[in-house]
Amino acid sequence: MIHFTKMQGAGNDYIYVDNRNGVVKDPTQLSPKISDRHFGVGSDGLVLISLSDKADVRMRMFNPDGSEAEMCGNASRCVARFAWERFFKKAKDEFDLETGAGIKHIVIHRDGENFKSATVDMGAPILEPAKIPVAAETNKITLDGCEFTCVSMGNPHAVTFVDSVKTAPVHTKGPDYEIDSFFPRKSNIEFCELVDSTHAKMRVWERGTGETLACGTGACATLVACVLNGKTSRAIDLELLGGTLHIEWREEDSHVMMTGPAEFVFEGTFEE
Ligand SMILES: N[C@@H](CCC[C@H](N)C(=O)O)C(=O)O
Repeated sequence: MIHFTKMQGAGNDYIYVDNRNGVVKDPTQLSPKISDRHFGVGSDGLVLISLSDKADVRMRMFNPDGSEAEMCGNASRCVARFAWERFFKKAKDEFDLETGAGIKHIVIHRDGENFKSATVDMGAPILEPAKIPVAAETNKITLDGCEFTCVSMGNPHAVTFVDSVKTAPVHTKGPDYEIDSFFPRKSNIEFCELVDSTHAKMRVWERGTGETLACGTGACATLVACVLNGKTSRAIDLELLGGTLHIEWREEDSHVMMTGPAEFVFEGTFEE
């Protein structure tokens, strides 16, 4: 029996397991089963939390197709809240999180004893085509006549601008774009609608998952694409289907800072 905690950040919901005792042996097999919304608990994937010899806490994130993602922005805030309350007992408000995309520094914002939000230093975006990776000369590509700006936030993203997120071809084109031959490790696909210089909307088709209500790394990649294309300022509120994230791309060190919510939903046990 696996004890789990369901959490969500801007509606991007994952099943979190405290795996300090190694209870989950085969996450690639467990994630599809537990994430199934009809035959399992139901989620956008599985996140394992454990101790780290390099940082204060470690997370590994698995998509519902069983693939492991290098990084997950919304999960990093949820893991931060989980560790802040359950491991550190609110004794420290800043700590380091080991992820598949390196160590991320996190700051918890509180109102007395209550959690308000978390800011994650997501590091600098990767724009070199070979490192994103995208099989092209530059990080700008064209698919079906639409221009995409490719950005890695540890995991690969391709962002395009649309007139309206309501009519964006998330389900009709997302699955094909995700596995396009431009993307040797597949890609997350973001559709961004501009509102003004500090406000945009985005819908995402996630690699290994499908459409989700929010994607933290996708939100960061979207802001980077907005700035690179001269569409917004370096700090925006990005409205996603499940909530709003505040994203800033700092000029001084090129790091992207993501601030947003992290909420507990329920606890349970799952028989493998
Ligand atoms: N929702 C996430 C990203 C999860 C991983 C993604 N599907 C991938 O395979 O890269 C986020 O909040 O960043």
